[in-house]
Amino acid sequence: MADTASSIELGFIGFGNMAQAMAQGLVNSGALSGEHIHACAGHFDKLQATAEKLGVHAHREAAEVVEASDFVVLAVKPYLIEQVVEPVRETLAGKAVISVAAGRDFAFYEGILAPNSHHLSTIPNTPIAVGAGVVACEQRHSLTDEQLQTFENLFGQIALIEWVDGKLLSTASSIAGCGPAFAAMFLEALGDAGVKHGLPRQTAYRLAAQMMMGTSKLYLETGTHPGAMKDAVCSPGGTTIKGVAALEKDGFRGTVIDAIDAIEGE
Ligand SMILES: NC(=O)c1ccc[n+]([C@@H]2O[C@H](COP(=O)([O-])OP(=O)(O)OC[C@H]3O[C@@H](n4cnc5c(N)ncnc54)[C@H](O)[C@@H]3O)[C@@H](O)[C@H]2O)c1
Ligand code: PRO
Repeated sequence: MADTASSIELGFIGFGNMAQAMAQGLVNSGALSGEHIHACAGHFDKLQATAEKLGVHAHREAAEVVEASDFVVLAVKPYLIEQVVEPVRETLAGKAVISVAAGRDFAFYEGILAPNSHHLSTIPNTPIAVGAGVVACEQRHSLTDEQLQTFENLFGQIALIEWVDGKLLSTASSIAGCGPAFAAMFLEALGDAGVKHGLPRQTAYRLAAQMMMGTSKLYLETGTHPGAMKDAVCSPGGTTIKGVAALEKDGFRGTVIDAIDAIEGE
């Protein structure tokens, strides 16, 4: 565990799917104990139940979270960001503000936070809950060197941290942030196919999930081109190339690219 990270107080304004995934990843990996995590949300009773499970502090007001924290993650829906920032704008000024909101970049926060605030726009994804996340970060930020190091030490324990130009943060979000939904659909589809051919559903899901994880690990650890990884599985005249041909005929790659275009508004 990193010394700098273990001594910080981390706050979440909004404690829904994304914030809970981040807190779960930190607590379960031992990167940060729940006693150093503070949260508020729209519904206090619901928050209390979730917070209790993770051992994090539940607060009624965003101001209490900001007061208790060195780092404050803004984890409400993008359209609520201005509304939650406005009452705590001045107290946020001395803290490191981490945005996880889609479509909210450095320039946006320069417009709503107090002058000389320290902030960073990111897009995490839900696999961070099990220590296998991505946090895409905008290269332009105003964290101090110490805050940046603490941020990387802390979240680097449960996610791959990738820095991208602000213009590309939304594309990074489409791929890594939205991607778990697409990957889960592929997993579900392979499960359905397995069931169609007689495999028990849970067996089919486990086979497909381990295959997807292993393929990703193979890429990340060897850097082998995805095309070469595909070729290595396709024996001449074998079974895999028949599946590849069917996917190509049905426009698999084009469909995937269309999905990202749809998010990017092309
Ligand atoms: N879900 C994802 O996979 C994902 C991935 C990347 C980024 N994000 C971003 O994370 C943010 C949250 O998304 P989510 O999926 O967790 O949404 P969610 O609906 O699950 O959670 C939103 C949270 O905000 C709380 N909230 C609402 N009004 C509030 C207020 N006035 N003050 C304090 N809290 C309030 C809600 O009670 C809830 O806890 C969004 O900005 C989204 O763009 C989500
Ligand atoms: N989930 C959020 C959304 O669907 C943003 C990235 C992933 O808006």
